[in-house]
Amino acid sequence: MPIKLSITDSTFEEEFVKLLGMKREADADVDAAVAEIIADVRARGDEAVVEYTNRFDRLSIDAQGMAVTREEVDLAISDIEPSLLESLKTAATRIRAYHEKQMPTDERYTDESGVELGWRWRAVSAAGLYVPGGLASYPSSVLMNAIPAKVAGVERLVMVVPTPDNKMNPLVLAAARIAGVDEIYRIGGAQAVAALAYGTQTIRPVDKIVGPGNAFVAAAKRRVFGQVGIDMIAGPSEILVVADGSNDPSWVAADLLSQAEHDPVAQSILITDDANFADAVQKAIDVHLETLPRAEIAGASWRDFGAVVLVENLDQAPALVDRLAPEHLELAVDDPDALAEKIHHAGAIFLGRYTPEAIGDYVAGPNHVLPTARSARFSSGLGVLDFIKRSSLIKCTPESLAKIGPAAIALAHSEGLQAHGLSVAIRSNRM
Ligand SMILES: NC(=O)c1ccc[n+]([C@@H]2O[C@H](COP(=O)([O-])OP(=O)(O)OC[C@H]3O[C@@H](n4cnc5c(N)ncnc54)[C@H](O)[C@@H]3O)[C@@H](O)[C@H]2O)c1
Ligand SMILES: N[C@H](CO)Cc1c[nH]c[nH+]1
Ligand SMILES: [Zn+2]
Repeated sequence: MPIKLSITDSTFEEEFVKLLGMKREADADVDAAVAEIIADVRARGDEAVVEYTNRFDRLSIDAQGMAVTREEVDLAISDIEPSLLESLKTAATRIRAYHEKQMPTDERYTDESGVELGWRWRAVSAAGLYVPGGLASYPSSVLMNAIPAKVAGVERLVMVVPTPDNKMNPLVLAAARIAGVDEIYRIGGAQAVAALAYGTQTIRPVDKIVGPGNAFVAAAKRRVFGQVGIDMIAGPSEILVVADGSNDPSWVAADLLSQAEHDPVAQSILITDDANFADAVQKAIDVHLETLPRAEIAGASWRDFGAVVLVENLDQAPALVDRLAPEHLELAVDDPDALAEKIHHAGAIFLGRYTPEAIGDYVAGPNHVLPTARSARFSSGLGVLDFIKRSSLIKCTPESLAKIGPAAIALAHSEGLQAHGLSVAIRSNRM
């Protein structure tokens, strides 16, 4: 059974802190294994990537077999039911439209001293897109990774996706084609992240690696950061539902299970002010689990990492939500906007009883690659900004340099950096 907490219990704070500290991610063993894999890929390149891929995903490929060919993609697409392809295209269109609105503009202005200042945005040259493929493979995650990169203007999109037991979801390849991915490799885990970061004989390195994955992927991304950029740590999925007693318990139960079914270490939490409603949700979860094909995973996740938090009234919810900083937050209340105003930390907020988190996973438009494990306190969901960077622009004239230069010279001297001072003074003196 999931943890049950009541804000009126004397042990609440202690129990809540335990909930915050629940470890669902990379432990020391995972990190040590990942460090070894990365070092091996750096040393041996393709040979190591192929070895790990064959071992973990039960394949028997060689270096050439890592790449998914154009013909394979054509063949996969030709087999897909047209209406499914249409759904994928609908999702792609909506995701693209949303991300196009995120594109920031360049700025240029002249300040009161006559100095021209500004900034401009440029895309990274090559992006590595990690698409999970272990427990399930997600065509939607291909779109969520690739479309913002394309909108940002990234020239080379390299996708990696593991294919355990050589099973590749054709829709994953269709999504890659629709989104404009340039290269696809059937590799995953830490070895794929290392290959993207350091390059191998077959795979050219990229500048930034994005996308969700399991504990091995998350640990590898942390380790290669610096060699390449990374987006965030998007680990096992999470959902936090804040619901009053006027909801249909069976809807809320389905929402909690929607993320629990991703992974036995996913986390679903309900905050409510109605104890009877909480019991009804638990009953509805049991009923849903009888029919869901992934009941084993969802049931384990709810049992081991689920939680129900009972508050006296929903005004107490925002402070708890902020401490949990969930990946997904559903506000199933009468005035979700008012409640959302009081909350600062959540990857994505789903407002109202008719906005299930699952709509955001597929077709709403915003990105479903979101910060987990409380990292929504300091990071955001994947978007166009992850694929571009800003260069500052500074342009002085003789007059404006003479105006602001003396302060620079004084500061340079105070830091003992005479050449700095000289490079400003030498120009000012010529005026
Ligand atoms: N936060 C998000 O935005 C988001 C989005 C989609 C999915 N997810 C999460 O991504 C995760 C996907 O995980 P997954 O496992 O299905 O796929 P995955 O592709 O992340 O991991 C599979 C790979 O893990 C590696 N691996 C497995 N066991 C290993 C071992 N013992 N030693 C070394 N490497 C090993 C293998 O290389 C394998 O190919 C889930 O937790 C899901 O909830 C998160
Ligand atoms: N909910 C996941 C992000 O945590 C993304 C996803 C993909 N497919 C379905 N859901
Ligand atoms: Zn999901």
